[in-house]
Amino acid sequence: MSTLVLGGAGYIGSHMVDSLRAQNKAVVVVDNLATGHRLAVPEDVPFYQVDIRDKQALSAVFDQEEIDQVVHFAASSIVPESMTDPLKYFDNNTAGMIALLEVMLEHDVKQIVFSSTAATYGDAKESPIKETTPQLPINPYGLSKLQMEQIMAWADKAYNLKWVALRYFNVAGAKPDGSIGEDHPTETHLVPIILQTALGERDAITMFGDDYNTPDGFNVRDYVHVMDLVDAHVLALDYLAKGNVSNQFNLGTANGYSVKQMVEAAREATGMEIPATVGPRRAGDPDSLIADSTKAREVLGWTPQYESVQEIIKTAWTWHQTHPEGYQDRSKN
Ligand SMILES: NC(=O)c1ccc[n+]([C@@H]2O[C@H](COP(=O)([O-])OP(=O)(O)OC[C@H]3O[C@@H](n4cnc5c(N)ncnc54)[C@H](O)[C@@H]3O)[C@@H](O)[C@H]2O)c1
Ligand SMILES: O=c1ccn([C@@H]2O[C@H](COP(=O)(O)OP(=O)(O)O[C@H]3O[C@H](CO)[C@H](O)[C@H](O)[C@H]3O)[C@@H](O)[C@H]2O)c(=O)[nH]1
Repeated sequence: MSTLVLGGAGYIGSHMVDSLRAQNKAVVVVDNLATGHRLAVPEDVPFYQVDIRDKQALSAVFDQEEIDQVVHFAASSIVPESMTDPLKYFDNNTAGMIALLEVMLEHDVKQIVFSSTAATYGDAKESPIKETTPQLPINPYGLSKLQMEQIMAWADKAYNLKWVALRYFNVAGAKPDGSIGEDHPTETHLVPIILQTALGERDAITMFGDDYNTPDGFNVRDYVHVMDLVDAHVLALDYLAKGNVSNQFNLGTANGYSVKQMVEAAREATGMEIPATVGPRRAGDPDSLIADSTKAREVLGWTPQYESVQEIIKTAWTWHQTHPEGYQDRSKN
């Protein structure tokens, strides 16, 4: 039996595929290459360029392959874009989940691990954020992910579909050997933008807003290493395979870093100057998002290895230095 990785050509999905293969597990990838890269998936992994909303094409993959579990990374995930084009998010994310679950249930596949997000909590009233903290998203991206969680919960009640929602905080870093990493066609994420600036590909990093309700006025986030993150997915697949109930887990380090602190950490980690300027706030950004991941540690047995942002940034730096132009297959997207 194989694990189907939806969005396996993307940043996090490609690290998941790599991890499953390292454990000699059979993997199948579906990706429409909207933001992913064919070169991020090894040639010997079955790969289908399919949009998950195309039920006929997705169904054909389930007919062709023997799938028992699904890991669902395939989504649109840029917070500012969701503010200006919300319907894209409700279509690709929310409607994509409905199409996917219909196809899974038609094929009697009833276990799914899902990429949820800290963005479902919005401007949370408590910190660190627990799984029980109210989910009150303040941008369409976060709302679409909350809707996806809720759709799975009803599918569990009605059809006995078992799901784990992993609510990631800010994912960063790369496989330490630098062979795979983060390469989005339009980069909006902080760490790659800082490192592209360090490489001289950008003149300066603009820090969005210095008037947030945080100690230094800059936005605070909890940065978790992509390798630790995929470990949690492997544990979640085992958790479901053992017949456990549906569940949700926050994945972060419980350490908050402001944008300014991240720039300073990157200067230390890379030894580069990294010019930075202060610009206006970006729409849809909460002040601070810090995770309490005690539940993932206790229930899944998750033990993240990377506690320091400098270590996280160093692995991303290896990727960016060895792949200054990313996967170099952008013309195929
Ligand atoms: N990067 C983060 O910090 C972060 C934080 C929280 C949650 N997440 C979630 O994790 C997941 C992966 O994020 P990422 O940073 O790797 O993003 P990514 O854009 O690199 O990966 C998403 C992949 O899904 C594919 N895809 C998108 N829509 C699809 C569709 N309709 N059909 C088939 N394939 C489709 C894309 O081509 C891409 O390869 C997303 O669901 C995102 O919302 C990411
Ligand atoms: O050029 C930049 C880019 C980002 N930022 C700031 O850096 C922080 C992190 O921004 P990212 O765009 O890297 O990440 P987001 O926090 O917006 O969102 C990420 O984490 C969220 C959960 O916290 C979501 O799940 C989402 O998918 C994922 O992209 C924010 O305070 C942002 O304002 C800057 O100051 N300058």
